[in-house]
Amino acid sequence: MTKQKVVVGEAKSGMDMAMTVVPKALFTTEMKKPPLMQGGYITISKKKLLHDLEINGGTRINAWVESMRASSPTSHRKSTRDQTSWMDRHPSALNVFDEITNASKGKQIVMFLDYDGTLSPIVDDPDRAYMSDAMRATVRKLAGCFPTAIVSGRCRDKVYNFVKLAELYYAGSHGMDIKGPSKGSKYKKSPPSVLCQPASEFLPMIDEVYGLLMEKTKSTPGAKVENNKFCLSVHFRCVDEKKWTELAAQVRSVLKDYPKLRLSQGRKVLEIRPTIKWDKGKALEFLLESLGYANCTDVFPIYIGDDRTDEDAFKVLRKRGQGFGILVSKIPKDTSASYSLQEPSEVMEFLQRLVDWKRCSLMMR
Ligand SMILES: O=P(O)(O)OC[C@H]1O[C@H](O[C@H]2O[C@H](CO)[C@@H](O)[C@H](O)[C@H]2O)[C@H](O)[C@@H](O)[C@@H]1O
Repeated sequence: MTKQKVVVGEAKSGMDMAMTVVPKALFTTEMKKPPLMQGGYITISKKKLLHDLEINGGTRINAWVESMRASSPTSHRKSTRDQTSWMDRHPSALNVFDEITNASKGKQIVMFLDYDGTLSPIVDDPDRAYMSDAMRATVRKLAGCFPTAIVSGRCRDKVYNFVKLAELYYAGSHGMDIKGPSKGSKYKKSPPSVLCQPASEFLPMIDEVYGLLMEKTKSTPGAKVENNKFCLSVHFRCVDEKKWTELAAQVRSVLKDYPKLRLSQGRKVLEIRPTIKWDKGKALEFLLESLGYANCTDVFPIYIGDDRTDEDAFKVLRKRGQGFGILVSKIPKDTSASYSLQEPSEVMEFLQRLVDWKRCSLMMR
């Protein structure tokens, strides 16, 4: 197995996020009106950004590339003061562990875990984003204590092949493909069944666009198109920055003919998905409902994720006033999560502490 370069501290810009963050150094005269200053960041309103990044009609490719650049690790040097104030607002879930478990007392914890950047470190080759055996063992123990779901942008089969735990719920394609445990867990004993595929009518379109993007981007060295069944990813992690404009133009030239698809951005990846009102937040709500906790006040969902798309789930938890989100990040980011963890190794430590706490509380009964 080739050793993968693990990526640390990386920003992410979101083309479809409410406020996106662009490093000051990247602010160019392309952006006519001066954006608002917030701490060490420049923020651009959603309206402006959506206008700039609109796929159809008059889109400025430079805006896409600005957004792609904003996810470059070198472009985000935060002052210690920024970091400290961000950590005050989003303390480490490890440091406030007792606070978290106290808040969950008398309630059923339900765990939601993103995959890339949360359970596995970010690496150059998406096909080699393996999780460690230690992480797998910890997630297995976790699923023995609480209902547990993996919620990923990847297609469900692919994320299952990385995680390999049949007792979990899986929500692939950014939550657009949900399936319950295929192996009896104490939370689900019925036979395997596909629970939810709200974008199935888009399958032929996604396949078609996948073929077109493969063809269009093959001249850009390092570009990789990933078929995630109900959505697509165009990776630019291994594309020379000088070629990003070319890649953005290639992607736009395909998407302009597909108004029912939308584009967002993750970690060095352009993500393409149907415009339906479904996201990781909706998947979380669907799973809670499937587990019988739709209108319960005694449920305590914990969602851990690093991706811009995880913000939809963090927002749902804030709105419900139940449980909380934990953002995995080494650097300050706009987030609706309550707490933070720096990297997958800290996620593993947090999950293990939850397992130990649960086992200990069962013994003390
Ligand atoms: O929701 P997630 O499970 O976090 O999936 C989001 C994307 O994750 C993967 O890409 C990211 O991880 C790769 C491997 O570490 C990395 O090479 C890439 O740069 C990252 O963006 C996955 O390959 C994508 O399809 C998902 O959309």
